[in-house]
Amino acid sequence: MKTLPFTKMHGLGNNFMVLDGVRQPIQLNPEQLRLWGDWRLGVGFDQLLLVEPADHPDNDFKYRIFNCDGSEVEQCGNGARCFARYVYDHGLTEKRALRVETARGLIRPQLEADGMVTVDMGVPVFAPANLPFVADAESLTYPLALADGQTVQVSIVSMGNPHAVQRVDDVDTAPVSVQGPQIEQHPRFPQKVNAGFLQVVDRQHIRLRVYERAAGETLACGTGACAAVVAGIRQGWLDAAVTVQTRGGELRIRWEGPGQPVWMTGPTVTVFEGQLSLD
Ligand SMILES: N[C@@H](CCC[C@H](N)C(=O)O)C(=O)O
Repeated sequence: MKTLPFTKMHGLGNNFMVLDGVRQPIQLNPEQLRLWGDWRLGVGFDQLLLVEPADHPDNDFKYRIFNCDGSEVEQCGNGARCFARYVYDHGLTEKRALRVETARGLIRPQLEADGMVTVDMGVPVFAPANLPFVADAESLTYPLALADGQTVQVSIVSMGNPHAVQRVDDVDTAPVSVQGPQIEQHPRFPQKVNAGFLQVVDRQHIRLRVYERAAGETLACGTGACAAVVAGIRQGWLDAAVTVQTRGGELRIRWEGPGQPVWMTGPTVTVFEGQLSLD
């Protein structure tokens, strides 16, 4: 029987199937990804993470990310921490600080002595064309008219992948399942978007839920946490270092302002190792 080894991991409940494309070349197709991503018929994951050799000799690895609907995406924050833990624990590197290529530039994960992983997630971008988002001019927030007649005020942030973040009074009662899909598929986001719902607790603490593009609401979204903190800092609600409470646990995010990278620190968990049957 032909098999493929994989590792199941999660970061705050945002769960991943990780494949080693360094020791063996791996070709993936969307149909296969959708099957493996289905927890009834396959392994089940929010995203699949593929570790590959770097293109450039100065870098350590290439990091490719696929949503459970089979689409390839640019960035995944919780995945970046799991990626760093995976390559170290599987003996693909002895380095604890890495330079990793993604579809949208370099990220730099670092394994901390206490088991946490910190990642330099790169510099956030706000230009509408970069998300992409249809707008006449760049602004701090934008009114977004939804299909159900409601209008919400969103900040747009690219962390490599696109995010639309709105402030809500209470994430527990926020209309995530109703508005999430409407925002995700809004025509002003031609490549769709991740929809964040942010509750400010105080200047150093927020609560966050994210309806992820192509994956639905997840227990946590790392890039969503970065985007929400950046949006909150730009609007004067938050300090530079913020703890983000997600449904899956806590992330620490730090951003010193425009032109600076966003730093994310959080945990990783290896759940099990498995063998996929390819026959
Ligand atoms: N879970 C992620 C983001 C994964 C990609 C996202 N669904 C997209 O389509 O952009 C994270 O932790 O950042």
